[in-house]
Amino acid sequence: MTAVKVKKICCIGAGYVGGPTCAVIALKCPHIQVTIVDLNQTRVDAWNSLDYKLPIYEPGLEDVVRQARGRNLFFSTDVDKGILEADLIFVSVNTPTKKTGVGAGFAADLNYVELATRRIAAVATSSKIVVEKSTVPCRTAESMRTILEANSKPNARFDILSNPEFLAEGTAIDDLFRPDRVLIGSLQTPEGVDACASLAEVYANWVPRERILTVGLWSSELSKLAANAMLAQRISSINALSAICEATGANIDEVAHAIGYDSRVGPKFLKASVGFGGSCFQKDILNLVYLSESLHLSEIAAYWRQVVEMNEYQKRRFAKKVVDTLFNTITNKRITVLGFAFKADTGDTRESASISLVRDFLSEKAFVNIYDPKVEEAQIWQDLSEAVPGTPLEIIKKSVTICNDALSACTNAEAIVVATEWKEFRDIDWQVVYDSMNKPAFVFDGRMLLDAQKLKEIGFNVTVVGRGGRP
Ligand SMILES: NC(=O)C1=CN([C@@H]2O[C@H](COP(=O)(O)OP(=O)(O)OC[C@H]3O[C@@H](n4cnc5c(N)ncnc54)[C@H](O)[C@@H]3O)[C@@H](O)[C@H]2O)C=CC1
Ligand SMILES: O=C(O)[C@H]1O[C@H](OP(=O)(O)OP(=O)(O)OC[C@H]2O[C@@H](n3ccc(=O)[nH]c3=O)[C@H](O)[C@@H]2O)[C@H](O)[C@@H](O)[C@@H]1O
Repeated sequence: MTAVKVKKICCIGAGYVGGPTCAVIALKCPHIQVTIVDLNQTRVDAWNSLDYKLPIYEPGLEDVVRQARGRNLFFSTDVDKGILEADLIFVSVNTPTKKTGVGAGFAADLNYVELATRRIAAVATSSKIVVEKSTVPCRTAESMRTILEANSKPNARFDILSNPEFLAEGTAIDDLFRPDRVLIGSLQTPEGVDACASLAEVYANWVPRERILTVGLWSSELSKLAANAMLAQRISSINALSAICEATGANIDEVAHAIGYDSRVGPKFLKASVGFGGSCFQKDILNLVYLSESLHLSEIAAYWRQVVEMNEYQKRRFAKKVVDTLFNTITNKRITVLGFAFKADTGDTRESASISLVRDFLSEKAFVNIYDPKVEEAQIWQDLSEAVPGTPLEIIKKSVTICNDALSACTNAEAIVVATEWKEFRDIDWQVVYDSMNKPAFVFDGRMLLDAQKLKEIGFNVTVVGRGGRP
């Protein structure tokens, strides 16, 4: 056996991962035809839009799509054609947390992965390398192989690889251009090793060989869950320390700097915040919790669950701090929330801490103004109606105003909460903001973004996450 040279790639799922990942493959490998397919017509239309109004905001993405689209990069809803033509197929569909049934609230919903796998088996008439790109529980590749083998047509053989994605939103294009590593898991059979070599060859067009790690299938699947769990654990650890800082007068920035100087710890990912968000950290940890429970490792499950519980605590603690500081009531007061995305440089709001904050403020009967530079208004309404179940959107709209700019969002407010670290919030004319607010004017910086000293000099009452009130 020798490794197949990949000529045509199909990616099933044109979302935050499939879109940018395969657009970059197309850019870097002009000799490979890349077709990204999705069942969602609106999404595909947006990827194909003449004015490049792409379905996701990601710095640098438009430029990549402009260069490759129509050359060797195509977006389509014709899933079957994409499968038929490809030698290698990425499965990059969503794997959300299950909402009902066995494992509800913890386990990954693998329905989309299974449907895509069944479609590949039903349509393929020749051999394919099938690559798990979605984040999945350990040993999912085995279920995929069973489904493919049980339903395959004559002449169609399948090799399954695991190739988890480590990009972070907001820096996806940079992460894809210069990944810390590319991980490929395969069975250690001659066919598995060949398939692994075929995919490695694709990445080697721009990723240095020493950064392409090849491991066993199950290690690869577990490494993805483990990487996210350990990253999230760092944030929960620093956020746990931020509470101690606030109570003692220590400064979390200084503490993080001091710890991070130890080369064994390292300085990255130690920024205290109002709580982590995003579509994956919570989902993947809960997935790990479920996996541990199903392996009868209840202590391990409890250990990882605590990372998520600490995050929930941090979000609640921050909202409570706002209420406590505003003389124990925010009823009928106007609170401005700056930032609704789960981090800067993305329009994604999945699991954003802002959603929990606004929900808590509404439960205290406050009025809330929201401004975010990238999040669509419709998305905010959808998130809020899901966050406050049982309350009709019309009622929510009586208490919430979505604003077009930061300045108007802050006018007549009692307090401002910085929930996302958008750089433009730092550059606001804070004197003008102060003049437009009710007094005393409060700022709660949940991202350590602002120049607190300058704000205090203007007259603001400033609270920063992880900074103590005691001298
Ligand atoms: N969002 C992120 O930054 C990262 C996500 N991941 C993982 O990647 C996977 C995908 O995540 P996202 O791209 O964020 O999800 P997404 O929800 O943005 O995109 C998934 C897409 O798959 C499509 N789809 C679902 N079933 C399909 C089918 N049978 N045929 C064709 N299209 C189908 C959906 O219509 C949707 O457009 C998840 O497992 C996630 O955990 C991994 C690393 C980073
Ligand atoms: O599997 C995934 O989906 C991805 O999840 C994260 O990426 P992402 O969620 O896009 O963004 P991060 O930069 O990790 O930020 C996650 C959350 O943690 C918060 N955060 C991050 C770092 C930090 O020091 N402090 C902190 O509060 C961010 O504000 C954000 O709310 C991982 O960083 C990626 O490697 C992974 O591929």
